[in-house]
Amino acid sequence: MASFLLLRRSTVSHTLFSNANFAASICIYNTSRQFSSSTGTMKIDFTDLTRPHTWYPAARRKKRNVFLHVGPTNSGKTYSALKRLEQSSSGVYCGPLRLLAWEVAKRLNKANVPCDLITGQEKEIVDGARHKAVTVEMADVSHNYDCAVIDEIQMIGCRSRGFSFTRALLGIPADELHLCGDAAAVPLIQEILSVTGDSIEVQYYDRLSPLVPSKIPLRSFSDIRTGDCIVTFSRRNIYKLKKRIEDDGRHLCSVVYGSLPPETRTRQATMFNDESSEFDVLVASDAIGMGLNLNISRIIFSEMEKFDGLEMRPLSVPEIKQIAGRAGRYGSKFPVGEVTCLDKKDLPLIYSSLNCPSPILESAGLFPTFDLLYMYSRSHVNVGLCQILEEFVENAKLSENYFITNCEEMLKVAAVLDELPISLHDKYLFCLRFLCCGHMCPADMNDEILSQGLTQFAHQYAKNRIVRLKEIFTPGTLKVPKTQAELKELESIHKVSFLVI
Ligand SMILES: Nc1ncnc2c1ncn2[C@@H]1O[C@H](COP(=O)(O)OP(=O)(O)OP(=O)(O)O)[C@@H](O)[C@H]1O
Ligand SMILES: [Mg+2]
Repeated sequence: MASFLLLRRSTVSHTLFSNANFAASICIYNTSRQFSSSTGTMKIDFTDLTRPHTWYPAARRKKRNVFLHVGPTNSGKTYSALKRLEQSSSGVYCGPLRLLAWEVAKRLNKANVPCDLITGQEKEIVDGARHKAVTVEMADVSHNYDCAVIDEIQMIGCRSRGFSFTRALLGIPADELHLCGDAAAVPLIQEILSVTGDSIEVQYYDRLSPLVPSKIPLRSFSDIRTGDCIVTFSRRNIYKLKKRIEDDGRHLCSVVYGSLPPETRTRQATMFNDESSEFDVLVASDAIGMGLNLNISRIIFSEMEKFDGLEMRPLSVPEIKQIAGRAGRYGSKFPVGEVTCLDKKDLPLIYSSLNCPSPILESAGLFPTFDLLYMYSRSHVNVGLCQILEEFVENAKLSENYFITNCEEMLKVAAVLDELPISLHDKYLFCLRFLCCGHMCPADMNDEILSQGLTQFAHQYAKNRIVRLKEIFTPGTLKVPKTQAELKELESIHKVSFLVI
């Protein structure tokens, strides 16, 4: 990355980070009779979030044809949706993982359909492209498309990222909208779309190749073979397992986990997928856990618990199914997938998870747009974003189809930004930008480097409205990490750089 990358106000538009719906949402509210009258003046309750479909007038002007592709992993759901995307004259693919968006952009470009890649961390613009592959937070809800795909739609129920899926679902103005994912999402999606005027068709899929849970755990590391993927959830364990396997001298391991820089993640996954490379074993976190088509023959769970930002918790049934579903992908060199673990006691959980349906989704994530927060803030003079957010969320009224996103981390960021002379809009953008700079590994204000980076960045921005990378890094101070702590530090510094792009 060049050292003179700048952030300008105009660089952020029409995505989750934009206020493109500002005028529109006010207009909708004015016509929806959601006011109460007091002393002759109309009073609007901006904390009333019971009709979020009205926030997206461009999509509401269309009668969208929605196709729900549902079924188990490796059943061709995304494949079918992408076929339609490829045939369309313009379109967007929205996925939950940066690696998935990258896989789709690569596939479309290879099929001579020029396709941009836009994630929270990078932008690769292709000349003449009318298609985009994006991470869902970057979906543009102001742009008309022939066709849109939202992959892994069951993520709509995710506590932290669900709201971005809801926004894409309600907001993308596409003639044809394809939703791919687990059947557990069907009733909720039907309910949510029952008020939009869209048509919905559900298509059910079956697995294309078998996935077999093993009856025994991995006996020893000498049983590791080409095509194995060991799954663990901390950086420490990833490198420990890599070293353990490589010390035997028979295999080299690629590593993929969320806080690795995106280019590195891509390179590691490509090396593993490339049959001519010596890197024939993968050690990965759930950064590989959804939708990806890697050359994996066997998934080996090294643990069945993960830290979710707040606490250690057992993996959920959908998570186990998703991760296990990376083995034996149809069309890969392994026609049958296997799943096992290191610890014998974990076998029953794997077995039962693969054999039971995921729990039906009850509600979808929702978060107020900037427009609503802004209107709400007008009756709270001299109050910062932190307090506005806190009060707004506390007073928010929701229909039973929705829950409000957990914004603990956002409040911490907002509290830092409230000390600075920047506009409410800029604060809101900073908060979202900060939270999105680590997909699947949420940015964390407890990370000292990240929180200091944010503070420094926001200070520079408040002073000059423009930030040069060299103003928040001292050039020449970065070195190759020799310890786990140094590696973590470097990853955090890399994340700070995403605030700049
Ligand atoms: N009809 C088909 N012809 C050729 N290849 C196919 C076909 N359907 C699916 N595939 C291939 O099978 C693999 C799995 O398909 P796909 O990624 O669509 O599964 P999925 O149901 O979306 O799985 P997941 O739930 O894990 O995302 C991919 O490599 C895809 O290209
Ligand atoms: Mg898929």
